[in-house]
Amino acid sequence: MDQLPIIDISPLYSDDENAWPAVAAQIDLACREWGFFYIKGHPISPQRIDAVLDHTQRFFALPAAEKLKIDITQTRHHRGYGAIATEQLDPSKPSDLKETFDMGLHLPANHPDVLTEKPLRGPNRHPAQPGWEALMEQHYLDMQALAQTLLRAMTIALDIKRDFFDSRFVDPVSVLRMIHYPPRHTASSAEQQGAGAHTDYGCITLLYQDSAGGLQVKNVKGEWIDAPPIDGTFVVNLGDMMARWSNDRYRSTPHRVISPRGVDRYSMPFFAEPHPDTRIECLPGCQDPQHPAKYPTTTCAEFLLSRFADTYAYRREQEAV
Ligand SMILES: O=C(O)CCC(=O)C(=O)O
Ligand SMILES: [Fe+2]
Repeated sequence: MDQLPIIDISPLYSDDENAWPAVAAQIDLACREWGFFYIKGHPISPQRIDAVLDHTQRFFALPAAEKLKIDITQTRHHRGYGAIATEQLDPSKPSDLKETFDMGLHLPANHPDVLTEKPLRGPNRHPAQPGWEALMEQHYLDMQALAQTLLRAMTIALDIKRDFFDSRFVDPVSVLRMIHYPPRHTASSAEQQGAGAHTDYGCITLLYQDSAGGLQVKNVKGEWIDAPPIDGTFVVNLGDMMARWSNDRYRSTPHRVISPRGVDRYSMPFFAEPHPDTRIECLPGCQDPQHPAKYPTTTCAEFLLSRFADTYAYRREQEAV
């Protein structure tokens, strides 16, 4: 148990549905044993990744005042730039040594969810960088489609309808995030991690990481093992909402980022989440008389908001007013 599985998902893109179950079985096993795996054979091109990464690096290189024009702490719907130490993923450690950009499904100002100030709903706040907005909006949609392909494969092992997740991931509250981890220069900053140990909140996360390394995953024995960069792959992991939805058939596994010394690190997680009103109640394929549902029903929005409040001091203050 010291190496994460690597799953070739290209058969999921074949028209021959007979090719799917073998991949679905590998995904199901990885979700049960690890809650973490790599995928290769996905349709996101290396050119796309290069373009997104190039924009990301140029954005984070801007002066702070420029980036803070889209300060995430000034929004109620969690979009824009998060300066270093905005997040504290591990409450026993100092705040995270990273800066972030978050975007979601773009809803115009006159959309009913925006007019009624539904949490997590709103327009994106993009930097003025030419070419950024069109590229990132397209990338968001393509990552959402990839996540739904994996979810569709999961329905095979879960023995639920093929469109079970598709019908719940309409107008999702998924988040595409870019992260810059500055280098860790001194021994004194060793305590301050790039990203403190945490589990993800939502359903399924698809992570691109550059070549710097530093991601670590806790295995079932409680040991931290490296999840090194592998060209052309995404690291996929499940979050707390999926663990709960699946009655703990699937694992939401702790992970962290140790910032490398002397180099910058860039990563791009896509957190795939359903429509905010989706009822998160034990999946039909995950309960039987021997394994009754363990958790009360909640909704996607209710669950995510309670987890956000744990991580962001500014959100706790907003909730309090
Ligand atoms: O940057 C990484 O490699 C991981 C980031 C992460 O775990 C997160 O943002 O939830
Ligand atoms: Fe994470």
